[in-house]
This record gives sequence, structure tokens and C-alpha cells, in this order.
Amino acid sequence: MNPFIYQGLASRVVFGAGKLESLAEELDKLGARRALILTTPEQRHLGERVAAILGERAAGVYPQAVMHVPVEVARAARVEASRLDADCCVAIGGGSTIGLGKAIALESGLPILAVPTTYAGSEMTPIYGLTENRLKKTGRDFRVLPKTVVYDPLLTLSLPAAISACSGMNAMAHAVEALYAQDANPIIGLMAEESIRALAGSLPAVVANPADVEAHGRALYGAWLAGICLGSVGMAIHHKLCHTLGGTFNLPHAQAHAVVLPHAAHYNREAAAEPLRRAARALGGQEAEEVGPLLFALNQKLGIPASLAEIGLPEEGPAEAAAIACSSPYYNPRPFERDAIEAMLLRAWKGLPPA
Ligand SMILES: NC(=O)c1ccc[n+]([C@@H]2O[C@H](COP(=O)([O-])OP(=O)(O)OC[C@H]3O[C@@H](n4cnc5c(N)ncnc54)[C@H](O)[C@@H]3O)[C@@H](O)[C@H]2O)c1
Ligand SMILES: O=C(O)CCC(=O)CC(=O)O
Repeated sequence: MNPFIYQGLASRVVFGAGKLESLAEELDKLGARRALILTTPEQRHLGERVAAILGERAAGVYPQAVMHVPVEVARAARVEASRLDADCCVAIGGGSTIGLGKAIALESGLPILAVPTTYAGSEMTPIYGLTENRLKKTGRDFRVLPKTVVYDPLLTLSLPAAISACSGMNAMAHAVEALYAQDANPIIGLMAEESIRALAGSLPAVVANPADVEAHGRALYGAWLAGICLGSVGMAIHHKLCHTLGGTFNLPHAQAHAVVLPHAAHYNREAAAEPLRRAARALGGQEAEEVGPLLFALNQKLGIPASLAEIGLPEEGPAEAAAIACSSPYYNPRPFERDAIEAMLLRAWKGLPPA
């Protein structure tokens, strides 16, 4: 067996339908007194519901989270946390809301109790992102890892099916890339495989019947495992390309992940044959070269847009994104080859299956 390092992530996870109601108890366990409740303007009602559950321990609801955490938004939130004498943040929402909690924690050290309502996985990672002058920078710091995470599948029932589908494939991308990560290890490998199996099995049911609580629970379980993968090992070409497509072309985060993933997995089919065989088995296939086509077919089944053109990438995007990604590549089992990457992005732009 090859040597490896496994760094466990120190967080408490409470999982189950209706567990939102246990928030006050969880605040006690955290030793916190006054919580600033973070959410987006669209999910303000959820922030208010949390305030009602916490009663006088709710310092205030701050529904100002937006995607990619602009530094001005982070600064204003830190001021609000201090003004209200909060000693923790409850972040209820998707990756954007949890990202705002992380921006506060990074400077103040305030602990985060996260209640995710999408499958993005930020709640399980020590990764933060901040955007300044249209440039997004990411970093790792264990201060931003939420101390407690409450996963309540009832909270994902309100996700429109199209967002569930793309957000679920965003989670799938973390699990697939964890299998061939530079610092892959056996524990994360098990979680990645289980995550892929849970997501592939549940997302079609979530999309077909958005009221299916059991399917939502299974998808959230898969997303939890995928979040651990993302937080524990390094990501590769797929995440590099998606960060480029999001950062430079402002493509929607989860949709870009969903469209690119079949192509990125296919790009690595020979260089990461054994890890991708594990992904294939979790998707119901056998061989590494089946992973890209199986993921492409899953996207189709979930009604996800097939092409990068449909989600806003201009015609010159594939060439430009390939050049940017190759100028500062991440580790990847197959070296970054500019022409091959441009050709791959062109197929994704046209909505063609991986080849
Ligand atoms: N740091 C990390 O580890 C990490 C990991 C994954 C994603 N991210 C970041 O998170 C952001 C994307 O997060 P996201 O994809 O979760 O989207 P998001 O948090 O921006 O949410 C998208 C929209 O969906 C709404 N929404 C969320 N949950 C809902 C629900 N259950 N019902 C109805 N509406 C709901 C939100 O209010 C928002 O308007 C990006 O900025 C990405 O870079 C960070
Ligand atoms: O943007 C961030 O905060 C980091 C995002 C990340 O690494 C995961 C992703 O791209 O889904």
C-alpha cells in the first residue's frame, strides 16, 4: 500500500429531516450565546425562521449574502457582527451564505454553525473565497471550517429541480476529482465512491419528484461526503477550468461544474484509469472510459443544459479559458495540454458528448 496522510476535519454533523429545530441545542453545545444569522435576500424568510427558533439568542438576521463574497459585503457583515455583539454565526443557505460566514470567521474567529440548503459542500471545507476588483481569490484556513453542520433534507425541498440537478453535479465533481487527487487516500476514496453512488442514485428521483424527502436525504448525504472530499484533498483540472469559467466569464457556478465534468473526467481516462474505474462502478459501469459518457447521460437525464454556450460562454471562450487554465495549472494526473483542453472545451461549448 502506498504511504498517505489523512487529515480529519473536526466538525460535528447533525443529519436528519426536521433537525433545523435542534439549532438552539446545537448552539448550547457550541458554547455560543448570541448568533448573527446569515442568509441571502431570497432566503430571508429562512433566516427569520431560525431567529424564531433561537429566540433571544438571535442577535439579528443579516440577509446580504451574494455569490463569490465581494470584499465590501464581507467588511459590512463583520461590522454588523461586532455591532450586535455576536459570538457566533448561523449561516443558513448555499455556498454563498456559508462563504460569507467564512469571511467573518477569517478575521474575527467567530465559530460558524452551518445549515446548508444546496449541495455545494462549502460547509465541510476550510476553503474560503473573496472577490475584489472582479478577481476571486481562495485560501485555506481552519478558522473558517464550520464547527457544527446541521443537514436537514426538508430545507432542500424548495430548491427548483434545475438547481438541485446542477448543484448535485457540483457535488459529484468534488467526489470524482478526489479519486484521482495528488494527495488521494483510502478513506477519502471510500467517501468519494459512496458519494458518487448516492448522488447518481438520488438526483434523478429528486428531479422527477421534488417532494421526495427520502431522495433529498440521500442526495444531501452524497453532498456531505462530497464536501468532505473537497475539504480534504486537492482538486484537479475540472475545478481549475470551472474556477476560470466562473472567475473570467462569470458563468453560473453549479451549471458550469455540471457541463464540464463529463469532459474533464474523460480527459483523465487513461492517466487516472484505476481511480476512474472506481467512479465507473459507482455510476453503474465498469471501465474508466465510460465515466465521461455516463456523466453526460446523467446530465441529460437531469435536464441539465448540455452546452457551455447555453450558460453564457462566448465563442472565443474555449480558447481563452484553455490559455488561462494552462498559465497556472493545478496538479492533474494528465498534464495540462493546451490544444487538447481547448478541443475539449469546444465540445463542451457545442454540447457534444466527451470524445
Ligand atoms: N469554499 C468552498 O469550499 C466552496 C465550495 C462550494 C461552493 N463554494 C462557493 O459557493 C458559491 C455557490 O454556492 P451555491 O451553488 O450553493 O449557490 P448559492 O449559495 O449562491 O445559492 C444560489 C441561489 O439559490 C438560493 N437557494 C439556496 N438554497 C435554496 C433552497 N433550498 N431553496 C430555494 N433557493 C435556495 C440562494 O438563496 C441563491 O439565491 C460559489 O461562490 C462557490 O464558489 C465554495
Ligand atoms: O470559491 C470558493 O470559495 C472555492 C470553491 C471551490 O473550491 C469549490 C468549487 O469550485 O465548487
